[in-house]
Amino acid sequence: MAVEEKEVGFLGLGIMGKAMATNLLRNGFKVTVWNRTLSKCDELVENGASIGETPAAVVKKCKCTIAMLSDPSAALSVVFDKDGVLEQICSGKGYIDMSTVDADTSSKINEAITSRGGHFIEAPVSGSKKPAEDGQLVILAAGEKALYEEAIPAFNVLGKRSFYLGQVGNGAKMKLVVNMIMGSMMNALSEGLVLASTSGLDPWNLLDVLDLGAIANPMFKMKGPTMIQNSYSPAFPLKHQQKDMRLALALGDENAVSMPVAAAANEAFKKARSMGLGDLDFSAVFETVKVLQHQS
Ligand SMILES: NC(=O)C1=CN([C@@H]2O[C@H](COP(=O)(O)OP(=O)(O)OC[C@H]3O[C@@H](n4cnc5c(N)ncnc54)[C@H](OP(=O)(O)O)[C@@H]3O)[C@@H](O)[C@H]2O)C=CC1
Ligand SMILES: O=CCCC(=O)O
Repeated sequence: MAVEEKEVGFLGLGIMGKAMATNLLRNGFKVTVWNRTLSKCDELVENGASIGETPAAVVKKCKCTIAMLSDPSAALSVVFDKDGVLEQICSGKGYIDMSTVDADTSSKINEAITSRGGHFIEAPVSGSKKPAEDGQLVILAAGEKALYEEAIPAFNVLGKRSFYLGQVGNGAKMKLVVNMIMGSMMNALSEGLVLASTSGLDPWNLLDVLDLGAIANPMFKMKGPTMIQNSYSPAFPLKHQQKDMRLALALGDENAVSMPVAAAANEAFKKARSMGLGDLDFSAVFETVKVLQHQS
């Protein structure tokens, strides 16, 4: 596997994939890209990337291929469908799925890749569009240790810290736990902003007070101001946050963990999707809290 040779394939050029592949190019990697909507490859090609016509073509060309896809269904399709990864994966080739999926999806992909002699790690990430652009992601890897170690030069470009978490599934679970907490916090902030305004307080003052206390955090600092301004340009699409809440709740079901706060947050994200807000930033869940306030 040649991640250390600075050559890599990249499947999926959405908000995250585009930023990550661009970053690899900027740092001297040769990158061969593929995206379902092929026109999204154009900007990467202008920046020096090559195109693979299919996932299989990318894997055929590259010893190691990274994927950054929307959800379990996309991750499975790119591997198992016609012209997919499985058609060319073989001994000596590595596949790194950085999409946020559940452990079951990751295990299915791992079994298929390794049964053909390939090597697999999952490596979902914490951090959004800006950290992806700046190489400041937090990488939550699990699976074959040797591939993890060979991927470190690429991970050092993409992230500020990588964790190796052991067997396949642990990276997916860690990512879902983190995003479950994040989704609940976003709902708490939304309710706090509505409560502040409705009870006569200045929401900007609330943000200043939060930022000086024990619950100060980068998410409140970054999203609070744009929420007050009703601005939801997508960094992390709401539909993906709802997917992560759904998958985290399923993990809770499997482990008999009661998560009423996360369940309520999931309902708010579902409501937001039903209001047509799925492609906006996940902070647009604030709009559902405002609607509920106006109905009461
Ligand atoms: N945005 C963020 O802040 C973060 C996102 N993530 C996770 O990273 C992953 C990607 O997120 P993001 O870049 O924001 O998402 P986007 O919605 O911007 O991009 C999704 C990508 O998946 C592709 N895709 C969707 N369905 C299929 C399919 N059936 N077959 C092939 N390709 C498909 C899209 O292709 P096409 O262009 O053709 O639609 C696109 O390349 C998700 O799992 C998300 O949860 C993780 C951390 C942060
Ligand atoms: O999955 C998305 C995570 C977004 C973030 O960590 O800021």
